[in-house]
Amino acid sequence: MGIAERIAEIEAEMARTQKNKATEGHIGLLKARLARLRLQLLEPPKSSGKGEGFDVMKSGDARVAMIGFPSVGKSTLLGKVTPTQSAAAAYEFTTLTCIPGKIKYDGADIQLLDLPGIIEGAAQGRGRGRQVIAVARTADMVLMVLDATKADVQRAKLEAELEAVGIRLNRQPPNVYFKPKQGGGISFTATLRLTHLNARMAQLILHEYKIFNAEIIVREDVTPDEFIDAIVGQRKYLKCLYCFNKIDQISIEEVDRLARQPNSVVVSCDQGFNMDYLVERIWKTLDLSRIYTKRRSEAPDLSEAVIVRRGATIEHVCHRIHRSLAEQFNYAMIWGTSAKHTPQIVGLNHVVEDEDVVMIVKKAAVGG
Ligand SMILES: Nc1nc2c(ncn2[C@@H]2O[C@H](COP(=O)(O)OP(=O)(O)OP(=O)(O)O)[C@@H](O)[C@H]2O)c(=O)[nH]1
Ligand SMILES: [K+]
Ligand SMILES: [Mg+2]
Repeated sequence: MGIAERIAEIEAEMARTQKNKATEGHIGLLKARLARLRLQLLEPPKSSGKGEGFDVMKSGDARVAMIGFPSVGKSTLLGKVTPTQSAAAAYEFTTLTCIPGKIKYDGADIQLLDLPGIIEGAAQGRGRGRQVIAVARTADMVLMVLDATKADVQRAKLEAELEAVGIRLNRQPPNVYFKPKQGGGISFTATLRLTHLNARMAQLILHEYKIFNAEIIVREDVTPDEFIDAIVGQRKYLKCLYCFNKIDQISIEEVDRLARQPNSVVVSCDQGFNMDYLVERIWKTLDLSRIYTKRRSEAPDLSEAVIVRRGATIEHVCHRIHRSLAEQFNYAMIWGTSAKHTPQIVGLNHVVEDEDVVMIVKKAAVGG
């Protein structure tokens, strides 16, 4: 019998079995078997093993990847915050591929990816671990979904898995200038007093990586690990929001403790509790700005926004609207928090802020 048939058989038996105290143990066993078989389904074919991502097109203004252990409620979550339904069930490895959904947030489109659960050893290729992690690398942000009843353990394990493949959560790239050279040995300078690293340690680390000629300027009090990140490169720095689900299962004190941790939000997807706040926190974590445009003597169009990164200028906004708009630009009028008084007349260098309304005035066309 093939795996698919054995899965179908167990599912049928689970459906037949009445749920009560007496059958609890038996159902538990069936679930465990089902999970083991589904994990086998997930196992990449022996031949490939390259760990390429799932083939899902990027779309919208930002991409958020849900990472979590099996059965923490990722698919349930997708179904609550997007119109897309992804199968959710009480056994592990229900989801076997990448399922994209779209969150609409005041004119912004955020792509939310539901993914198979990952387990310890994912980084070494257990289950679809590598593929899932490859998708996470393409995202603007990780939504780490955790079962609130096992929150700390799950979080530590997942962080270790992501760390092992060079993903750094909620951290900035170390401020270290590193330039390999053809000769001349190692030139090591620090612009401040270092408390975790010295020139000798740096040299040992560099030799470990077979680097014998390089110019290095350290501009921050880095740890040896951060120094390694800087010289190895290839690190992916991602924002992460920790989402503690199933808070209907824990005490109010524990909910309170989890909610107070940095970059964290507590929810119950089953009960639909805190879902709007979750979406708001995803938006805040992405750190983007919605810029609404308006025409002269018309109300701004709030259903469509131009989405730009924090620190973007009117010039960036112009480029997002039309390739040649910046060339035809005369001035802009701006309403919102970035304006000193409203409306304020500004140029291309003006830095916009979330929810600003902009009216762009073009130069008068010459000879027409
Ligand atoms: N008590 C409780 N159960 C929940 C909650 N959210 C989801 N569940 C249940 O948890 C089980 C797993 O949910 P899924 O959405 O399938 O979880 P998943 O993370 O997508 O699982 P995989 O795809 O197998 O990795 C289902 O039985 C859900 O009904 C919640 O807030 N509270
Ligand atoms: K599940
Ligand atoms: Mg799922």
